[in-house]
Amino acid sequence: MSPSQDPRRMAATLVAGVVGGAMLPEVPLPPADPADRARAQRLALATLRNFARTQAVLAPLMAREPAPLVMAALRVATVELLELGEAPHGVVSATVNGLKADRQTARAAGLANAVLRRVAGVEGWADLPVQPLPGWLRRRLRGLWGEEVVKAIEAAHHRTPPLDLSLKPGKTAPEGAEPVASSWRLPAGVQVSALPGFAEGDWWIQDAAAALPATLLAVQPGETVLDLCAAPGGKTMQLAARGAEVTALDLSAPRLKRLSENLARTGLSARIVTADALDWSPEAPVDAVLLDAPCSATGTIRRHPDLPFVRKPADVEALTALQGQLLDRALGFLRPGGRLVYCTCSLLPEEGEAQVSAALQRHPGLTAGTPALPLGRATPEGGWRLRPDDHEGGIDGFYMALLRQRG
Ligand SMILES: C[S@@+](CC[C@H](N)C(=O)[O-])C[C@H]1O[C@@H](n2cnc3c(N)ncnc32)[C@H](O)[C@@H]1O
Repeated sequence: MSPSQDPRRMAATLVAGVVGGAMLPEVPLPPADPADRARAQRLALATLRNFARTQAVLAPLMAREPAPLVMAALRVATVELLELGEAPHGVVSATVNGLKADRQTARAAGLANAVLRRVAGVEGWADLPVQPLPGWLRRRLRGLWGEEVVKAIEAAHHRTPPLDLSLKPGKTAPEGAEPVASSWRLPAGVQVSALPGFAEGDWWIQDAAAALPATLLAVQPGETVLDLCAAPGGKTMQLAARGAEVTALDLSAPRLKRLSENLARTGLSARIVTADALDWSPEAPVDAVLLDAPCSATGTIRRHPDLPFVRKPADVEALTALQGQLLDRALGFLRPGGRLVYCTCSLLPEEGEAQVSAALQRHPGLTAGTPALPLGRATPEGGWRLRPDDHEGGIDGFYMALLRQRG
C-alpha cells in the first residue's frame, strides 16, 4: 500500500477536500482497496460530524493552524482518539508516520506528534456542543421552529444514521430489523451485501422518510405513472413493485445507470428516459406523477455531513425557481382527475410548503390533501412536513404533498 492509499490519509484528503468546497464524492482519491476506501469514507464522515468538536480541542493546542491537509489529518486522528475510542499509541504513531511519508506534510510530523499526545489526554469530549448547523440555515430554522427544535435537529445530525430498507411486497425483512413508518431499520454499520435478501433483490436501501412520498400515490397495478427526477431510483422501485407501468425520467445519464442497476438487482422494470423534464412530454396523459424535485437536500445532513460545508443560500434561490417550473410542467402531464406527489428532501419551506401554496394559486382546480402519515405533521396548505428529530433514531427531513387535478 502506498502512503496515499492509507485509509487515514485518504480520510484526511476527503476532509480537506470538503473544507475546500467539494462534496465528498467529488474529492479525488487514488485507486485503493474497496475496504480501505470504505474505512476512509467512514472516518471522514465521523470527522465532519464532529468538526466543531475537533476545532474546540485542537485550536488551543496550536499557535496557528497548519496547512489544510495536516489539519485534516489531526482532525481525523482526534476523532479516532476521542469519538471512536481507538488506542492512543496506534493512532498517534500511524498519523505521524503517515505525515512523514509524504513530502507535502513531512515537516508537520513533529507538531502532529506533540499535539496528538496532548489530544489523547483531553477530557470532556462528549460534553462539547455537537456540530451546529451553518449560520444561515440555523437562523432560518430557528425562526421557523425555535431554538429547542434546532438543537434536537442538530442532535439527530450528530448520530450515525441507521440503515433503512424498503421491502418488495411479500418479502421478509432481515432478522433484527425494526419497523419505522413503511420501512425497516437496521443499526448503523451493518454490511449490506452480506445481509440475506440483498443478492435476491428482496429490498433496497432507502431512508424511511424518503420511502413515504411514493406511498402517498397509492398506485394500482397497471396505472401509468411518471417518476420525474427518478434517479437513482428508490421511488421508481416502490412504484414498479406495486405493479404500475412506470416511466422513470432523469436528466443525469450516470445516475440513470445506477437506476438501471437497481432495477436489475431487484428484478423490477420501468421504462427509462434520459431527458430534461422541462423539454420532454409523455405520449399520453398519465394517471399519476411523482416529482421528487432537485433541492438543497438540507433534510439529509445526517447522511451527508459534507453538505453544510458546501451548500450556500444562493444555491437555494436557483433551485426554487426550477422547482416551480418542474411542478407546472408535471401538472400538465396528468389526465383529468390525475394525482401528483411533490416532494423534496429539504428543510426549507420555500422548497416545500411555499411551492405547493404557489402552485395551488397558479392552477385553479388543483387541490392538496395529504393523508396523515405515521411520522411528522400536516401543514396548512395540505402537505406534510418531516424533520430529522421526528424519530428517536433520526430520519431524513422531507416535505411531501398529494395534489389532485380536477376530474
Ligand atoms: C432528489 S434527486 C431524485 C431521487 C430519486 N427520486 C430517488 O428516489 O432515488 C433529484 C434528481 O433530479 C434530477 N434532475 C434535476 N433537474 C432535472 C430536470 N430538469 N429534469 C429531469 N431530472 C432532473 C437530478 O439528476 C436528480 O437525479
